[in-house]
Amino acid sequence: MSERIAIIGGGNLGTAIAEGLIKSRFCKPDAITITKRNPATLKELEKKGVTITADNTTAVKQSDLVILAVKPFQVAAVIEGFKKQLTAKHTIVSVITGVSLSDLQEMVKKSLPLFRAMPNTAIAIQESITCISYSNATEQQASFVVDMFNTLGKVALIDEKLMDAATVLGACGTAYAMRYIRANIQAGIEIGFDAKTASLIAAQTVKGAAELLLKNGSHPEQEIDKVTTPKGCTIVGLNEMEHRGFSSSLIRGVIASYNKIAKD
Ligand SMILES: NC(=O)C1=CN([C@@H]2O[C@H](COP(=O)(O)OP(=O)(O)OC[C@H]3O[C@@H](n4cnc5c(N)ncnc54)[C@H](OP(=O)(O)O)[C@@H]3O)[C@@H](O)[C@H]2O)C=CC1
Ligand SMILES: O=C(O)[C@@H]1CCC=N1
Repeated sequence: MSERIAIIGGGNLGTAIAEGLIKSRFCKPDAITITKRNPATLKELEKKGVTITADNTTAVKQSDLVILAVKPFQVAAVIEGFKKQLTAKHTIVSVITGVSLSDLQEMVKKSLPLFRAMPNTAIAIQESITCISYSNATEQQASFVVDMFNTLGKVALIDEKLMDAATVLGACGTAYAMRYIRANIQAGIEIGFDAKTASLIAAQTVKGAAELLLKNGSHPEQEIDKVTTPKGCTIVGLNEMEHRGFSSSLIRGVIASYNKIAKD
């Protein structure tokens, strides 16, 4: 493809997107420009052939697809800074939490295809789930953006009103899964493994469990039934976790996170 991509905001997610784009060969590294005020931290991407700069205006001018990956409170000023460079060739993709398509439309003030995409950091290794909604885009423009995120993992097209929920489940979810894995590693060390082996076992076990659901299309409880030998050790462990509020604490955490987005 010949489109040039500008990633405005080369932080945790912006760099993960750049890494994923390079790995997937969706585009050549020299078709990507990534910006931040202090671009010195982007040297690794520069070594791979990506253009790094603090100049949003030139990055936008020289691109067709603009991915906004700054923090929510920064977006209005950032768009204001490059707004004059936006022309009919541009498509805007925002991965910013809590900023709606209509907010973006007000900031951009031009009739351009606008996308909200909610990926997670596994986009760096093409294993994201990216929830997408959009406005003002043709079928061709939409399929270009969807194809791009499909090369970076899986895509769910969703109603925009579910975007905050998608943020919590899909994007924050990476951190929640990591904490679950970390707790397993801590427990694994207590019952005898060195940290490295405990980490391998915990991570591969979670990966295998997720793959069972994705490949079999089954419900978690069906897979649990296959593991819980009657009178065995799994059910004893699971029930103790539930007595201690395992599912309840996860549900409450997800809802607290969701309420935080609504409050901001
Ligand atoms: N991290 C995640 O897993 C996810 C994050 N998001 C959303 O993505 C966005 C980015 O999050 P995250 O990457 O974690 O945040 P970071 O703080 O890591 O990244 C934001 C980046 O924006 C840069 N920046 C700030 N001002 C400007 C500017 N004027 N021009 C260009 N770049 C600028 C900052 O660098 P500098 O200070 O050098 O300018 C920083 O590197 C947020 O809106 C977040 O809600 C969504 C899904 C997942
Ligand atoms: O913590 C945050 O606000 C961002 C949104 C999703 C993941 N990180």
